Amino acid sequence: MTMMMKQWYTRATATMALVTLQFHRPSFSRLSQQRLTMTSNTTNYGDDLNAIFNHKRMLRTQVKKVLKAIEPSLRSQQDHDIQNIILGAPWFKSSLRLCAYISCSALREVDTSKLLSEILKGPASGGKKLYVPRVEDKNSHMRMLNISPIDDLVVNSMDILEPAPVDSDGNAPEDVMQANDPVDLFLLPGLAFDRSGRRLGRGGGYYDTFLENYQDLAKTRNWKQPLLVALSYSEQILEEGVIPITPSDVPIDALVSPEGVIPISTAAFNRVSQVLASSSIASVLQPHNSSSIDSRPSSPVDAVYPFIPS
Ligand SMILES: Nc1nc2c(c(=O)[nH]1)N(C=O)[C@@H](CNc1ccc(C(=O)N[C@@H](CCC(=O)O)C(=O)O)cc1)CN2
Ligand SMILES: Nc1ncnc2c1ncn2[C@@H]1O[C@H](COP(=O)(O)OP(=O)(O)OP(=O)(O)O)[C@@H](O)[C@H]1O
Repeated sequence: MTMMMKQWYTRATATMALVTLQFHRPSFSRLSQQRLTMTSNTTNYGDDLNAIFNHKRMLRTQVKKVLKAIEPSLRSQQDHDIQNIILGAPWFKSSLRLCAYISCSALREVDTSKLLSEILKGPASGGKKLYVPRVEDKNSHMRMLNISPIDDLVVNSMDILEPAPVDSDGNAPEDVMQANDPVDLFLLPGLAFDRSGRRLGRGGGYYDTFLENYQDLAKTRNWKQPLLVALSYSEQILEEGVIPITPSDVPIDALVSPEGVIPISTAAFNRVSQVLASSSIASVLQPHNSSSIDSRPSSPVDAVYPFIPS
């Protein structure tokens, strides 16, 4: 992390005692935010980072409790809705190379099984290529490897399915960092998100490290950057400002929850506006500054929110 950078931080130190997680509450009081100028003589960064990591740890614990409390039938319904929204989206249909996670039900992750099956259909899905994570070590190092048949997978130490380093024919699967063509779309897991693109992962730093490397690679090769889309249960979308971030956290472009697609970045707005132009699917678009998830419109048709670029 460079000391020259200016970055918005949620300063956990002063506010931690005030944090009580409230989901779906319009009156949720926002954590105060403070701009920290990264000059080493004014701020103790080690303490600030520690406070941020502690705050993240506390949020993870709270979100996990909320996830565990969701009725299984409600969770299945959300899994179904989220995947159907993605399967119907032109930005998914038109993606040729995708990186997606293999969901773990015990971790209460949004199910990706239908999406993975669709991607793996081969020519029937437009010849899509799928890369999935493989954890290489505990130092935030994972690779994204190409898989075709689903039975090439093994269970890792975190109880998550992942590709073996060598397949049944003795061949090493293609590493996406060595691929000749760019990835169009990442489907990302996470514990919590907000409408400004913040994402709280499980704390390993695997995705942030990987995404930063992949974005660097795309830049070097003059490729279009991949769209980073996270999958989220409604309960995982928190008020803006609640999720603390550090300069290593890679922001997401869009969120998909059962209520619809929430585009966040300009890239996402551009690709989602293609949805509006070319499709009759009533995908729910919500403004990223919307103050509460409860303010969402009640019908999907009313919900198509016109985006006026500023
Ligand atoms: N499906 C899936 N695959 C993935 C990830 C993911 O989040 N989901 N990863 C994304 O990084 C990487 C693996 N990282 C992981 C990091 C933590 C845990 C985990 O089980 N954490 C426990 C807490 C463990 C502890 O605190 O010691 C948990 O969340 O309950 C799982 C995977 C790569 N593959
Ligand atoms: N106090 C600390 N100071 C510096 N680094 C830390 C501290 N606590 C944790 N880390 C490191 O930060 C990384 C986790 O970062 P972060 O909390 O942003 O992960 P995440 O966004 O939840 O994970 P992912 O990117 O996998 O989704 C790990 O590599 C971890 O070792």
